[in-house]
Amino acid sequence: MNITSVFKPDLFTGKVAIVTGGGTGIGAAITQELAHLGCDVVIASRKEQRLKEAADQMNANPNIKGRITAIACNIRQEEQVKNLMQSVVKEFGKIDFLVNNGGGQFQCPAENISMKGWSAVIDTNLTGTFLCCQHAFREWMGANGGVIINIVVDMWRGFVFMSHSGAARSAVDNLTKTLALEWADKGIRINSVAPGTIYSETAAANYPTDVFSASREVQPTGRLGTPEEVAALVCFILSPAAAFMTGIFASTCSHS
Ligand SMILES: CCCCCCC/C=C/C(=O)SCCNC(=O)CCNC(=O)[C@H](O)C(C)(C)COP(=O)(O)OP(=O)(O)OC[C@H]1O[C@@H](n2cnc3c(N)ncnc32)[C@H](O)[C@@H]1OP(=O)(O)O
Ligand SMILES: NC(=O)C1=CN([C@@H]2O[C@H](COP(=O)(O)OP(=O)(O)OC[C@H]3O[C@@H](n4cnc5c(N)ncnc54)[C@H](OP(=O)(O)O)[C@@H]3O)[C@@H](O)[C@H]2O)C=CC1
Repeated sequence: MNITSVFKPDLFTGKVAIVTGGGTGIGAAITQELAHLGCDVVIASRKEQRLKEAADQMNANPNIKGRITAIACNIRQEEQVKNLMQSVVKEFGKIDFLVNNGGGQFQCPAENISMKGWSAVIDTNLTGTFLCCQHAFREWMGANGGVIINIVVDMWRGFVFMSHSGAARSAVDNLTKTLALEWADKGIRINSVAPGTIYSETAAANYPTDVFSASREVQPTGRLGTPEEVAALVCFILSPAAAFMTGIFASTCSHS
């Protein structure tokens, strides 16, 4: 993966971040950029072996200054989320940043979505994000402050064949705004970020091949985005350059 940092090299030295879904796609790019800027990063998701291999691979990159650690966690399971936050505080002493990137959905016309499928998507993207925010607050940020970014999708004009995810992500954006107000006096900033359509091998594996090429046509840029471009926006919002920014929705691209 190429690293095209626009920030000064030691911006996040001494900081500790948790990136859910940090072993693949956009999450891996965020993790690498943070570690490149000196941050220690804990990546967390369900598939432990793939997660550990990703951490090993990223730690072998000589451009990385922070340490990357893998902790298995299904964000749908409250006990696992609690364990993640407690383990990070025990091992690293704090949680400066939380990037709720883990998530996804499947394509299906609304009338055909099964109850189990609906619940899986809502539990992952909405409840999982809520649990991570809540337990990061309880274990560290409520007393010490921090910065949270919730990765959503560009769902403002609907999310065709992904109604479950559109509804969940829209709810996450509103949750973000509420938590920004509730937690501002605790020194916590929280914003949501929607990637434009971003190609990665793992993302593409979940969709028919024409979904990404069709999406290219409606991008104002005329091309798909890269995981690194999302990582740059995330790092900006985590950085002191965005110290006055909270409760905001930001996107790397908008469909035309
Ligand atoms: C112009 C717009 C263009 C948009 C372009 C694309 C934009 C891309 C956006 C992205 O988000 S890319 C990221 C892609 N990555 C992922 O989506 C990965 C994560 N996704 C998942 O893990 C699953 O989709 C999940 C459902 C969110 C996770 O649930 P779980 O691990 O519990 O899954 P399963 O056990 O596999 O399924 C549970 C349940 O869900 C139903 N279901 C799952 N897949 C489908 C499907 N393809 N079609 C219909 N229904 C599905 C089903 O009821 C499953 O239960 P069972 O039937 O298996 O018992
Ligand atoms: N690519 C794109 O065009 C866009 C992506 N997004 C969003 O960006 C985020 C990253 O997607 P992207 O990198 O593209 O795709 P990936 O499929 O590579 O990433 C999804 C990640 O989420 C993790 N994950 C899924 N479910 C859970 C769970 N229950 N608990 C913990 N981790 C979980 C997966 O790991 P594991 O399987 O090990 O749990 C995986 O690492 C997702 O939320 C996605 O919906 C939004 C808009 C557009």
